[in-house]
Amino acid sequence: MRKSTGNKENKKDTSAEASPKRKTPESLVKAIAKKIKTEKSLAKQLGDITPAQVKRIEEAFPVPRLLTVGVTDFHIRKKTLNVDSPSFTPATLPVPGKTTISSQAASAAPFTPRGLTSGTATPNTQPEPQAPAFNPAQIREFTPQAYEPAESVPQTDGTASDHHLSYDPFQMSAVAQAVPTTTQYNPYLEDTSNISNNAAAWIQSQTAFIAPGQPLQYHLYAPIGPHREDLLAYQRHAHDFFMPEALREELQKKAEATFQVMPNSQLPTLDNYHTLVALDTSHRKSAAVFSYPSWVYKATSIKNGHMYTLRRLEGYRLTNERAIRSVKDWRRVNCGGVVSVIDAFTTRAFGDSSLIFVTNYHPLSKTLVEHHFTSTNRYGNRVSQAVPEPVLWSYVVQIASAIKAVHAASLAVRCMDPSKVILTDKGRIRLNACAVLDVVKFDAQRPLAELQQEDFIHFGKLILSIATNNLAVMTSPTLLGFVDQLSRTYTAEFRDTVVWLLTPAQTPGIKTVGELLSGISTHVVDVFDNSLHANDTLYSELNREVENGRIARLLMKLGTINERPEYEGNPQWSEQDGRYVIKMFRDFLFHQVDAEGKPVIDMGHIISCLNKVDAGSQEKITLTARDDQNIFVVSYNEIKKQVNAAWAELQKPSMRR
Ligand SMILES: Nc1ncnc2c1ncn2[C@@H]1O[C@H](COP(=O)(O)OP(=O)(O)OP(=O)(O)O)[C@@H](O)[C@H]1O
Repeated sequence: MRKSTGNKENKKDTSAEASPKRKTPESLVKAIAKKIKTEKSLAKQLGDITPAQVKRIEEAFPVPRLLTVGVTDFHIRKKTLNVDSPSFTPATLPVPGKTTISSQAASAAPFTPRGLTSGTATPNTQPEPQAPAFNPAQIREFTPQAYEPAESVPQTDGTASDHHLSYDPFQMSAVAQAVPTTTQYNPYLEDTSNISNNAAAWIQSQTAFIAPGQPLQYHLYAPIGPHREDLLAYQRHAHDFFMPEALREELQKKAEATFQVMPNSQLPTLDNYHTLVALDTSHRKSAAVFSYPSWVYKATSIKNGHMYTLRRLEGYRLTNERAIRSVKDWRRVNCGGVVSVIDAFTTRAFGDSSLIFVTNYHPLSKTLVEHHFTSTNRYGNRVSQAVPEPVLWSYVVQIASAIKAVHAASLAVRCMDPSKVILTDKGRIRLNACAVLDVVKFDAQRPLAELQQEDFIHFGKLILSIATNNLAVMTSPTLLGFVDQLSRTYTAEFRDTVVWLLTPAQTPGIKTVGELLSGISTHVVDVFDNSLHANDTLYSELNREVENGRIARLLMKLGTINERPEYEGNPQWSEQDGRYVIKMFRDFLFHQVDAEGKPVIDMGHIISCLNKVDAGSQEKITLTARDDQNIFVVSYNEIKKQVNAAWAELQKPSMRR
């Protein structure tokens, strides 16, 4: 705001300065030159003005200063002509002492400048051809054209004039040239008074664009879509500045779940984990998957305070030390589709011999059974609603990617039950409880290749059970009937993929994940694209939150300063000196009232003011004391300085100690 005012003032100054010279012969000559330049496009030839022509001009307009300064000065000073200049009407030109144009002027040769070559015109001894008479009355009204930046012209003091710089403002090299090299330009410097006048002028003059290296306008927000169409360009909703409610709620619920504790919990504290919270949603435990009933807890690590998931296999007795060491191999698997395995140990803390697997904790996750099989049929079995095919393809691609990572680490998933695949986000699944069967079934010592081939069959059964809404698929000896059901709801391609997964490899051949992925490549691309969209959405949400940290920091400073009961034994500290302005700013920020004295609750006002203070904007505001006895007109930048000064004062070590 202030900048624009400053510009107006500058413009005003320039025209005011030019005003007394408008009616002088100098102005007249400049007007003629400008006209000739613009109308005949002969700027390039300005330097070729011959002494004879100079003489004729001198005769027509006997102004000694103009001719002694020379053509260079003449060219520089043409900028004083602007849109405010009066039209050129020589007949009525009221020049003091020279109210009419001399008869010499009427008979002078036409003025045909020929390009600017040097600061002074060199005499030309060549005889001039006879030229037609110069008749100023024939010159049409002077209409200034748009200002075109000319080449840099040397000033009389030898320095280049900034006004004529022709550079691309968006190139750093150009900016570097424009800023004086003697003073290092610091865009984050609050006080620019120590920058040389030239540099300060340069900074202030750059209002039309933001070139690299200039101070950032921190109080401005980049309008990132999608946009509301029913708002005007400058209008914003308060919630435009914050993340959507649904996302905020989800994140807060996850945080709440992470910190949830069970008062009066009977669960024990383990050597390295405390504050156990049961995650199981039912008391019924089957040993179908691991051959042991398993319980899942959230726990806090004593070592680092992070939350982990503990899976306890009840009643497990470790007979072979090597069995539990096999878990180490799972730490190498770093894949977004697999819940990371951290550790495994045995404990008697639960009153039995238990095997504990430590994995990463994903708050509020659900198993695929909990997510899809939400209702029970008349036989009491869980059934699901029909799952859309794109969702199933997404599962296929995610699990294929997880299997690829596991197989690449020379391991096999082994456990791919719908109750052991968790949904950690919308459409985002992870293979859970990996490594458990490696320990529990260690003694069987089955070859890795065989286990990896078996993974494809487990994979096929998992997808088939979700697609057919039937968990019996996992244990049924015959799958043909279930596969036939697929044709009713899903495409042939989906059915063929499931059949491929369920069909054992023909001896001696083997199936690979690469083979599967190339077969379903179009769906891999679809899932990848969806993932990119989700990423973009989150990135744009993140962008909104960037500014919030700055606002919170400023609010913390204001809260620390305002209403401070005393400082260094001075109970008036928070109301003295610059703190008084901060106090009034607090009222301006939060305690605005309307004409009837009712509170004006406008979060946009609060956010905008805080951002302007944080950015140190030069915009000025009027602060009124509560008793209406004092009124201050201060800029946001001055408030910022006061806040920082008070904050620094509070931070310095006590003088009394
Ligand atoms: N790593 C994890 N992070 C967060 N929650 C998890 C994690 N692993 C499992 N859970 C949650 O713990 C609960 C119990 O998981 P579990 O694997 O025991 O499933 P289940 O349905 O109880 O299976 P089962 O009947 O075989 O015990 C589920 O709600 C699951 O979402």
